[in-house]
Amino acid sequence: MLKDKKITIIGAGKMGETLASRFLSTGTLSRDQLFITAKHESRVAYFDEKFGIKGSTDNAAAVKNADIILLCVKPQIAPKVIELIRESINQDQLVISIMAGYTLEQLQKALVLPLPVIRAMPNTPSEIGAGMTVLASGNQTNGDHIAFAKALFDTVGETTVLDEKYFDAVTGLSASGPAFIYMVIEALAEGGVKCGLPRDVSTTLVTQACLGAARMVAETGQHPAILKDHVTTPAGCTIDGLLKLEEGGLRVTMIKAVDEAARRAKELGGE
Ligand SMILES: NC(=O)C1=CN([C@@H]2O[C@H](COP(=O)(O)OP(=O)(O)OC[C@H]3O[C@@H](n4cnc5c(N)ncnc54)[C@H](O)[C@@H]3O)[C@@H](O)[C@H]2O)C=CC1
Ligand SMILES: O=C(O)[C@@H]1CCC=N1
Repeated sequence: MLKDKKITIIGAGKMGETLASRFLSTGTLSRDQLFITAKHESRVAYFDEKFGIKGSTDNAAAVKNADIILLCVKPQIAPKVIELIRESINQDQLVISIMAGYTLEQLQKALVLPLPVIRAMPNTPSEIGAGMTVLASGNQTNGDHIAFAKALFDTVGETTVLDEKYFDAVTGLSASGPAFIYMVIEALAEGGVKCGLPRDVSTTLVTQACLGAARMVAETGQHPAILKDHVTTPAGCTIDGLLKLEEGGLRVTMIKAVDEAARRAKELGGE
């Protein structure tokens, strides 16, 4: 489906690199189908050296021959960057934005011409094909546009389509979420170290516990509370650990973390 499609990544930072490297490593796209832009020449040179992907600091020129334009700059500079490229884009092209908080309406207004636009919210585990991407499409898109976006993001993990009204929540949970989990993994590993485990062993054990627990939720379909109960032997040790988590307000803290990240995501679009 993506054969012969040319894709320009505008703003090849952390996420742009994550996506580009996975598109290449899965054979979804060849390096000749990709083009990137960056603020600095050094970043353009880095992409050429590491991936053989050509690029430029000239955003307007970079979008001209693209079939799909993937906007990966920060939402705070979206108006400036879109102003630079909008006159070089036409209705045969598809614009996909991964910017947090920047709505389809804002994107459509900034582009001025009624162009097909899609919002995508991926996350960093995309690097290893374990990502989650949520898609929402604007009113100028057709089935082909959505199929292109899905084909592209299917290569970096799971993909689902949702109403755009959920996007700030999706951002706070699915896009920011890996950072929250890394902190949990780091903290639990410290717990193992506190109990005398070598750090590498501790990190391996907690990583496998997280992978196993996540797979149990995904594959058994059971509620996490039921699965937690199965671990918790009456008068055993787990309940003592759970008591400490409750005392520390783990659940309240986690809920507030997602809520706060979602609030900030919404704010980002207006800066
Ligand atoms: N990092 C993440 O986990 C996720 C990030 N996003 C979104 O992806 C976007 C990028 O985020 P990151 O990659 O984390 O940030 P980043 O700061 O690593 O990447 C942004 C890139 O844009 C470049 N840039 C700045 N001005 C430019 C210009 N005028 N022309 C071309 N390039 C320019 C910067 O040099 C930088 O390399 C943001 O909109 C963010 O909301 C979405 C989902 C997950
Ligand atoms: O922290 C951020 O703003 C970006 C968007 C979601 C994940 N990372």
